[in-house]
Amino acid sequence: MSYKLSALPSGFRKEGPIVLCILDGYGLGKDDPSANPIVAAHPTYINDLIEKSKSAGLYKQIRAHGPAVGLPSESDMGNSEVGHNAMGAGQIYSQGTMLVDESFKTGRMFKTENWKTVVGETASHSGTLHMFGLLSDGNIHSHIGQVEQLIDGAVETGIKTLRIHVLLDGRDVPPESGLKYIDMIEAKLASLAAKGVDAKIASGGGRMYVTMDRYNSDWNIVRRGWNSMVHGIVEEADISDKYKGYYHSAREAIEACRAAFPDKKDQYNLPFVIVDEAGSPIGKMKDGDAVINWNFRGDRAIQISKAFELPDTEFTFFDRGTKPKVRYAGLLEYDTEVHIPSQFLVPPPEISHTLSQYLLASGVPSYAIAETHKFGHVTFFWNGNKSGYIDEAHELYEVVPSLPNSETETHPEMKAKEVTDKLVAALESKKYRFLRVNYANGDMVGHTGNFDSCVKCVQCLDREIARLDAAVRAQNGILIITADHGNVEDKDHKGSKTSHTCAPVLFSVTDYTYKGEYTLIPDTVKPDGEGKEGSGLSNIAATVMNLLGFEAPDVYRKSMIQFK
Ligand SMILES: O=C(O)[C@@H](CO)OP(=O)(O)O
Ligand SMILES: [Mn+2]
Ligand SMILES: [Mn+2]
Repeated sequence: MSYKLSALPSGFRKEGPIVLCILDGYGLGKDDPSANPIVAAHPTYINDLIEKSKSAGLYKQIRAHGPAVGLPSESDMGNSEVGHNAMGAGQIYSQGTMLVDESFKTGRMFKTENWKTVVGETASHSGTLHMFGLLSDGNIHSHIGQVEQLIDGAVETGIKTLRIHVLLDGRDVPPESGLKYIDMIEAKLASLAAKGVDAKIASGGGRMYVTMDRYNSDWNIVRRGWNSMVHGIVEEADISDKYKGYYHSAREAIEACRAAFPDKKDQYNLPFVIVDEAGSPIGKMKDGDAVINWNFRGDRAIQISKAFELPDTEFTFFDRGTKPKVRYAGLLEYDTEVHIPSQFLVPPPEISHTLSQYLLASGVPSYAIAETHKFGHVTFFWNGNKSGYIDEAHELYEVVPSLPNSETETHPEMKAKEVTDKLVAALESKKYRFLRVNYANGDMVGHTGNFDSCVKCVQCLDREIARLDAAVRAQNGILIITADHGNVEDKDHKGSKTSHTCAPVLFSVTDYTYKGEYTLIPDTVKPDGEGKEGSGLSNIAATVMNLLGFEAPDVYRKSMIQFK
């Protein structure tokens, strides 16, 4: 099919450049400086832009969580994957977690060929099934309820030995809630003894230190997970007088880590390996075993999947030691372009008709930038979980290398300045009509839970937006400021709030050639006419198309623009 868009019949067209600025994790919260770091930071430049766009009728609050982004319920907070999918595709797709739930409900999961090969064949020769992933009910990367259903299915299929490798969360759920989920899964595993199944936790660690790296930010993270899960080894660097690394239970290991390093909350829990009375690891992987990654979200599941799947000639990231011959499957397909992993249990949402496909087919040169932590958000997630360019001749994706995760709290400015530098240079090059940027700070610093760092990060964003706005003004362009979900706007002084929120986000248009030709449809009107209150992230794509002078296609959620 052709993705070429038609011009608006009225001939309305802004020559651009249009800059869509996504402030990651910057939600609209309470007007309370003790609970909302944004209010405490008092970002005068951003607030001033908002006030001006409000008085021009070019501002509204939009939805960024729950059904508005393809999640099951109003209590599901937004996240980067679903947010960028919705913004980049102009439509709402049932997201991974819903597709997984559906597959359990219909029983399809256990009838798939991949289930039969990975679990069925392993059961038939009495091999061990290993499962690993994020252990929480955050429902951003995984859900413990789904893990329990996978366990039931495996037992039903005849698995007699099960080993679980757990990643503590503390980022989508409270910072030290890990033991709650450990107790839940231990109870589940213990209940299987009655069925003659030997099921145990075999290793684990915190998600930001073990296994779940993304966008090639730090392969050491993946190596630690590989060594503990596959070889039953905790690396020397993580062992000390205070922390032995090898324990008889997950609870014992986590309590030891907390006692030794009170600052290392669940996200950063050191790796551990569970050993038997004789001190031998109870869950090393061996030839003939099967491995399931129970995470449904792709970004933090791709690198470990490569470690399991790529041959030595292609895997250059760390020494894997002797790689056991295992059958590996992801809960979902994580990269739908490159097809990682090769086996998966639930087909992912088939996201098509993306804004990038339309704009590039319609002659709009495009640019995207972020620092490493968010680079895939404005490229991979934006383009419907597909890596690579849509049209390399007319696009440029730039990345600014991030500092290590562990420095986010002490460097809340992160790489925002460097991101602006490059973006401004791209604007000044006059090569691009549509530019998008993700500033990581609100989200990444928000996840540390540190109130003061959050205030500093907002102050930094304010400075960067001022610089960006000046550059947009100099080009007679349009600056749109929005966010993918909430996070930084809801913190406390105890550091107990580290997760995203269900907050709405801003949508603010600053148009430097504005002559009153249009306004945004006020919030009381329901652009989708489907009983959903107001607009959401999925309405942004059609809005951008209109501003660039194009009619939005019928498959898209409605534009938020109304012409006068
Ligand atoms: O860090 C992440 O993986 C998630 C939270 O689990 O955050 P975001 O969706 O903003 O990327
Ligand atoms: Mn985000
Ligand atoms: Mn986040």
